[in-house]
Amino acid sequence: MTNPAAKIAVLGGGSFGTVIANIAAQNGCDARLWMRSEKQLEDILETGMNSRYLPKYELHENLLPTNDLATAVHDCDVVFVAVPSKAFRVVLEDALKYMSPSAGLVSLTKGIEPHSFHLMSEIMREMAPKHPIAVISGPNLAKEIAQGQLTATVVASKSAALRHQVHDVLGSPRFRVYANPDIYGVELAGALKNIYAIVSGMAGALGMGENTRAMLMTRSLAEMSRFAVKMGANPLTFIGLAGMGDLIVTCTSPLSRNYRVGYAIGQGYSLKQAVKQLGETAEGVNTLRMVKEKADELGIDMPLVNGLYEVVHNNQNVDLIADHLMLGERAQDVDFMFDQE
Ligand SMILES: NC(=O)c1ccc[n+]([C@@H]2O[C@H](COP(=O)([O-])OP(=O)(O)OC[C@H]3O[C@@H](n4cnc5c(N)ncnc54)[C@H](O)[C@@H]3O)[C@@H](O)[C@H]2O)c1
Ligand SMILES: O=P(O)(O)OC[C@H](O)CO
Repeated sequence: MTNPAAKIAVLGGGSFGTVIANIAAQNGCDARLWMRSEKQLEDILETGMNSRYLPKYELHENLLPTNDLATAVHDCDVVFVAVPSKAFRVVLEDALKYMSPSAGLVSLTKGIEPHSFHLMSEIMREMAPKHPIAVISGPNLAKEIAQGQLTATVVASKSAALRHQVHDVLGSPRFRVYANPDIYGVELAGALKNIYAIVSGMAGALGMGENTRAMLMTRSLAEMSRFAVKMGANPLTFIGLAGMGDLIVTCTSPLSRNYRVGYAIGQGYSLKQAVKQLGETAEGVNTLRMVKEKADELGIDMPLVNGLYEVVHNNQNVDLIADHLMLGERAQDVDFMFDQE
């Protein structure tokens, strides 16, 4: 299955970028990991580990860490991008200067671009219209992948050749790659679930019961699917790994950074304090703002988003989320995943 000749690069030396680059290296690829921080590069070259993000996780000898973008992407068959959504466009713009025109581009990022409401596939399509593109999303906590826990992910692309290439580069007995042609749905699911992980973290901090947490996750899925349908995604994607799978892991695991932000707010910290003490990317904070704006614009009923927004951005008491969910006025209270007209 593995293609030992594949040359790949991963842009972004955080936890997910590191683990994905290392899987490719373990699979025999010529893998490069680009990071902007010189200090981090020195640490990796010295210790063979990316200790800031994944302490004790040994990097394979096939993996070349670098902070030279041209060296990283030169002659690559596939370039994976794993920087936060706010940096995606600028990093891609630089990388394209040095990439082979036929290289596949794959986003690992789960977020929405501020202001434009573009998902990463839309940015890639706009900036690199001739390159085959794909996105990867699913229940993929980097720290668990690093521990060798059995994990599945989803690659979505219109290009069957790129889906197969990604499967060859990343698939292994511990990391299963499933395919889905619904690019927009797969990446929208990955971005939206981060919002609900924040709510779930708050529920955890407040000691809410399992009935409550089951209700929260299920109504989160309904709310995500309702939004997705209005945005043109396939709602069936939301009951697969990239939707329900990722929602479950991010809403239940303290390894999720979005969950941890919610937990800290539930303990009484401000959003600013919660994000600062995390020190890593929690995409849900910005995604919340953008989805709230879009839902208001399109008239989509999203009680959890509305309640969380008031708590996080308008300093309202956390009880307001429960009020929105339990007492909010609805045209009808139906237990459907999305409107069935
Ligand atoms: N960590 C996970 O478990 C995981 C799993 C799946 C997807 N993701 C997604 O992957 C993306 C990256 O997350 P992560 O967990 O690796 O984040 P992280 O916080 O661990 O690391 C982010 C990395 O991006 C770098 N970076 C930030 N701005 C940059 C810029 N302008 N130029 C160059 N580098 C820049 C940082 O220095 C850091 O190395 C996010 O969208 C996240 O949602 C993360
Ligand atoms: O740590 P989080 O909250 O960014 O979640 C990581 C992954 O998206 C889980 O699939």
